[in-house]
Amino acid sequence: MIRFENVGLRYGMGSEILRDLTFRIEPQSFQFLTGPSGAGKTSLIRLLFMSLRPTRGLIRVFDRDLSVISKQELPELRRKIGVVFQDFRLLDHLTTYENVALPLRVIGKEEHEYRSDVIELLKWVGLGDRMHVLPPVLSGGEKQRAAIARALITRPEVLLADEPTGNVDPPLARRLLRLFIELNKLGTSVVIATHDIALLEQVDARRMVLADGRLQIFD
Ligand SMILES: Nc1ncnc2c1ncn2[C@@H]1O[C@H](COP(=O)(O)OP(=O)(O)OP(=O)(O)O)[C@@H](O)[C@H]1O
Repeated sequence: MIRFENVGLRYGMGSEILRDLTFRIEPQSFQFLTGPSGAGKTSLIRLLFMSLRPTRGLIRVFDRDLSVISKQELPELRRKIGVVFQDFRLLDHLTTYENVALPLRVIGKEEHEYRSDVIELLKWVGLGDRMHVLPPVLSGGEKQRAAIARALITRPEVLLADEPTGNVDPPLARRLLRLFIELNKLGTSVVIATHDIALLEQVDARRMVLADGRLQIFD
């Protein structure tokens, strides 16, 4: 589904922050991406989302070689990927409900087709009573949950989540983890970048550990 071979990444003229990364994200798999702060987790998530290009090596996404994918083709490929960024990236002029519904509107769905799904998912993430407010009045944890709901609403083939439980308390983190596990059971491959040890301990999943630019995988 996604394949990296000898991938390296450097920013500008600096030294490589990711070196010789070789791994696959298999269909329907579940993995944590972990490692110390600054190890390159966010950079790796951006490579997986194709918002950053590697400085060397091969990346294949959905059987396509990233180096020959044009900018015009990217939006269509990215639609198969749900992503939760650390900074949420919600649109401040749209309500929580509208933010979550946006990926469906973009692909041409009508409101009557998705309304109940959006409401159900918002209730699941505990935002049933925050649906009609704008992101600036949401707390950090509420914004995070809205970003998660937006990433999940299209049932993507791959979900990438960067510290998705960083702003919520432990019971809610467990609930969100259950949501990711359910999504995985329905067929989505899940990659969760986290330093939250408590979260890691709750699932017996593959661990991808970044340190000193290198990746070690524990299946
Ligand atoms: N746009 C950028 N330009 C230059 N250097 C960058 C850029 N983004 C990240 N870096 C550097 O690359 C390294 C890896 O950063 P990254 O954010 O990927 O790590 P991380 O593991 O996600 O960290 P954290 O857990 O603290 O979020 C860091 O040394 C960081 O300073």
